[in-house]
Amino acid sequence: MNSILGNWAEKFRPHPDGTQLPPHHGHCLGCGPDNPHGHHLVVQRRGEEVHAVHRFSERHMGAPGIAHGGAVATVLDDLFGFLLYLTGTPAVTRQLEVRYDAPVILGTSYELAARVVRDDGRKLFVEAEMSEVGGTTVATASALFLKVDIAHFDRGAPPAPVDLD
Ligand SMILES: CCCCC/C=C\C/C=C\C/C=C\C/C=C\CCCC(=O)SCCNC(=O)CCNC(=O)[C@H](O)C(C)(C)COP(=O)(O)OP(=O)(O)OC[C@H]1O[C@@H](n2cnc3c(N)ncnc32)[C@H](O)[C@@H]1OP(=O)(O)O
Repeated sequence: MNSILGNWAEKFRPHPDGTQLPPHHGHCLGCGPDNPHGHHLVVQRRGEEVHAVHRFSERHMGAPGIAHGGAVATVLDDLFGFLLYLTGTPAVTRQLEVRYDAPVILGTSYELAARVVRDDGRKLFVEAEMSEVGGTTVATASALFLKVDIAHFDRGAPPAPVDLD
């Protein structure tokens, strides 16, 4: 198994309600604490949903002062990846759709929430939204994740040297 994934088996259920969920791995672009280009997303379980509060930084700028749409998509996709800790199966994004409702302002905190809307055999249909704190929705996303065997990730092994420049 690709060693960068670490002790993946420990990452599955049970994760008590209200607890912080572990990053996918240290160098994950969405949530890895060791990725200097990453978003360092911190995610909690809340019931059968996953929640985060996130601020985009200047590293993720698109238009001046505004988060790049790809960065917003990355965070939403990675948030979906935390639902796998609740479903208990590895899965990967097969299709992702993002609706950008309003500019996401750098340095501003946004609330994110995601949930599984349908678990159908290999298919996990998920949805999420990103909102101003206590307010207006700025982006929504829906995705199809397909469950895969853990061997799926062997295609990335052995991990290439990580170039941090
Ligand atoms: C985090 C989990 C906890 C630990 C897990 C353990 C290890 C992993 C840990 C960490 C992972 C690291 C970090 C990332 C975590 C989260 C971050 C966000 C997620 C990602 O960043 S992940 C990367 C981007 N992602 C990919 O890299 C996928 C590339 N891709 C493929 O590798 C193949 O594409 C594959 C294997 C996915 C499928 O290939 P395939 O050949 O097995 O399946 P196929 O395409 O045939 O589809 C099967 C059935 O889905 C239907 N179907 C297909 N598309 C559809 C659509 N659009 N709408 C409706 N139905 C659809 C078909 O019609 C058929 O349906 P039916 O069976 O009913 O006929």
